[in-house]
Amino acid sequence: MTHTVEKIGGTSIANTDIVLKNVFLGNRKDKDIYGRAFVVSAYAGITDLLLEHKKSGKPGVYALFASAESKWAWSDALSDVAEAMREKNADVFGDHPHKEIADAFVVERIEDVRNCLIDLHRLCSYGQFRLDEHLAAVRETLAAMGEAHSAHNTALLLRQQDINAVFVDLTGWRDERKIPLDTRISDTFAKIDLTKELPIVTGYASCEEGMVSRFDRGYTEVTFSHIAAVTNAEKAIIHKEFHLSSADPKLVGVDRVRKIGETNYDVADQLSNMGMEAVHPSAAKGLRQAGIPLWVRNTFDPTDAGTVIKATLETSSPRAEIITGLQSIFAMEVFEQDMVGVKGYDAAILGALTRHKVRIISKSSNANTITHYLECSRKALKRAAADIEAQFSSAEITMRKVSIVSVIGANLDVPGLVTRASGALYKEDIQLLGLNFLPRNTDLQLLVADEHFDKTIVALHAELVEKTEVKKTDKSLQTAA
Ligand SMILES: Nc1ncnc2c1ncn2[C@@H]1O[C@H](COP(=O)(O)OP(=O)(O)O)[C@@H](O)[C@H]1O
Ligand SMILES: N[C@@H](CC(=O)OP(=O)(O)O)C(=O)O
Repeated sequence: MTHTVEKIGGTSIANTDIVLKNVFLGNRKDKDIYGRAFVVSAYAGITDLLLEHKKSGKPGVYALFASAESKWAWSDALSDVAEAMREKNADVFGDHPHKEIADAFVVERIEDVRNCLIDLHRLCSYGQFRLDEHLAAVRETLAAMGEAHSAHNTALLLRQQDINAVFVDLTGWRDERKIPLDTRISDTFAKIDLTKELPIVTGYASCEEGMVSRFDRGYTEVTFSHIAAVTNAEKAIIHKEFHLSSADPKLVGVDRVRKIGETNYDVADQLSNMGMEAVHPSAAKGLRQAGIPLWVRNTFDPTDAGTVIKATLETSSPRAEIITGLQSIFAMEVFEQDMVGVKGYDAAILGALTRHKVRIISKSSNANTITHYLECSRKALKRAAADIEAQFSSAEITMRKVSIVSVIGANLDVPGLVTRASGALYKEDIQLLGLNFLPRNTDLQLLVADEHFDKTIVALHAELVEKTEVKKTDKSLQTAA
């Protein structure tokens, strides 16, 4: 029997009624309910409370535990998480007896973690044990609770509908084995009969290097892609808050953006590089290598098949598909008059950036200047710059905060693209600080000041996407609504 592996994001899974109606049930009856494995994220906002807020950086339990400032603030924050989880349980189960089971599950996991953290705190007060050596494990343990909670609840909820849903806990809770991710997945799935059971799997999966350490936030998609590859799924499906769109619907407007419809992994890679929450980079890579098509569907629009991302795309007429970008990145310019004609500068700069774990988004160079566009903390940037200065004493290094906006498409061979893009910015009084366009024709990158980020996306979308008519024969870029 063929099966699908499907991921439900935090915003979608938090809308319990909709997700039940549109994703789990739909018009399915009896055996059609099965043949699917679901991987779920924590309810929206819960991981932010457990670790730190994804956007604002507001400290959660982890960040409070890691900072020495207020000794027990983390414990109060953990109680707040328990409260938020119980509130969610009340919202999901009302006064159904399952509410008690769900609350008991929360109490057990939270108190287990609290005891473990108290012990660790005590141990480290002796001096021989260093807290910072254990912080990565603390971060993993806390993150895991979010997905355990939502997966456990979802399985309970489906059982109320007479569906044989099973809670599949990949978090490694009370499991002393240290095994690779794929082994954990294959061992677990060997015991599941997909024809009769509907697995609801935790999006957090225990693995050797740590899910959050290795893949960072959004790790659920990595678990999902590994499950799809290991179990040889026919399709992988991500259920999201919006269709995969020509720009962020929240920024440009739901009625102005278009659904992508069909694209390839080349485009998905560019999106991931821009940090767009569309698809986790490691997830896209795993699925592409396994030859599994990835569908991105809108939870709130169940009759629409969504967007398919394939390894290859046969016909693609030239057009801009997506406008996206990254705000507050750093442009690091290394200027050195003696660089002309001399090799080795580039390799040395790269070495320093790698040593200080700085993420490179893009780069450009000329005879005597190499500029890297970087995503990192100011601290890491300063260390990398000092490292480069130590190697090239006469180099001038300048750093400034900028935004990068990228026009992405499988085939960007659009006549006058650069003129139209820069013209659109000129009309809006947006100064263009830099431009990068490679012969590969998949993305055009524009550098602007941070305060012009939103305005740039809106202007480029209006000029390059909204003004382009979509041919009836083109499956992609239809209006999302
Ligand atoms: N091109 C785009 N298409 C769709 N959503 C986008 C796009 N760019 C940014 N987003 C944003 O990505 C966010 C994450 O959405 P989603 O993945 O559904 O959340 P989650 O997986 O956490 O439930 C949305 O709130 C949306 O504003
Ligand atoms: N809940 C985790 C993992 C995740 O993948 O979430 P989402 O699918 O909602 O982006 C996070 O917030 O990072």
